[in-house]
Amino acid sequence: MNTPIIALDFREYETVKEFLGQFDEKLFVKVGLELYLSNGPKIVEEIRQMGHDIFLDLKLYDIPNTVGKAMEGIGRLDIQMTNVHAQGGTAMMKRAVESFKDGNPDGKLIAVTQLTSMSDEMVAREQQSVLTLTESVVHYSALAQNAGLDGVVASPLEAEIIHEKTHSDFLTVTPGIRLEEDSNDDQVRVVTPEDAKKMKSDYIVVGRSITQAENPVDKYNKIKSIWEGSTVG
Ligand SMILES: O=c1ccn([C@@H]2O[C@H](COP(=O)(O)O)[C@@H](O)[C@H]2O)c(=O)[nH]1
Repeated sequence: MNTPIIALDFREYETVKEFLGQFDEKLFVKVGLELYLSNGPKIVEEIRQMGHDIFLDLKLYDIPNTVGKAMEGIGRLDIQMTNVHAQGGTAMMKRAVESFKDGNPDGKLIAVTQLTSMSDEMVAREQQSVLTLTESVVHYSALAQNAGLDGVVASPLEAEIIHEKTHSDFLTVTPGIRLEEDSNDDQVRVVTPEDAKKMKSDYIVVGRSITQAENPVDKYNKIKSIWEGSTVG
C-alpha cells in the first residue's frame, strides 16, 4: 500500500521544517507551486536531506519545446514524481517524458486529467466539452499512456475506469480527499480515504485536512490507517 502523499501547501521553508519536524517517519510529500516558487529548487534538496520522498507538482502546460527544456531541469532534481497537464497534448507529453527520464529514469511522470475542483457541469459549460467529465478523464488517461507517461492525476471517482482502460502498472494519483468531519472548500470531486481505497486509487494526496489539523500527526495517522484498511480511529 502506497503511503498517503501530504501536500505541503505552505510558503515558508521555516513552516515546512516545523511541520515535518513533528513526524518521526519517512513521508511522501508534495511540493506545489506556492512552496517551489517562494523557495526555488533548494526546497527540494532540503526536504530530500530530511529523508522524505517528493512529488513535485508544477503541472507544466506549454508548447513541447518549452516543456521539454523545463523538464530537463526538473530531471536533474532528486525527486520521485512530477507532472504535466494532459491537455497540453501528446507531442508535449512525449517531449516531457523524454527530457525528464533522461535525467531521472526511475522518477514517475504523470499527467493531470481534469482538476478535482472541476464538476461535470463546469467541464460541459466552461470547456464546451462534448465528452462528460469521466469520458474526458479516460480520454486524457489514454493520451498520457500512449505518450509513455506512468499515470495520471484524477479523482478516485475515476480510478476504477482508468485502471480498466490502461495497462496494469498505470498509476492513479488522487487528490480531493476529505474525511466526513472535514469542511467543504474549493474541491468538488471529494472522496473519503476509505472510498478512495475501494475505488482502487494507487495514491491519495491530502493537504489541508492534515496541514490545518489541530494535531497533524494524529490526523495523518488516522487517514493512513483508514487508507491502509487497519484501525479506523
Ligand atoms: O486535480 C488536482 C490536482 C492537484 N491537486 C493538488 O492536490 C492538493 C490537494 O490539497 P487539499 O488541501 O487536500 O485540497 C493541492 O496541493 C492541489 O494543488 C488537486 O487538489 N487536484
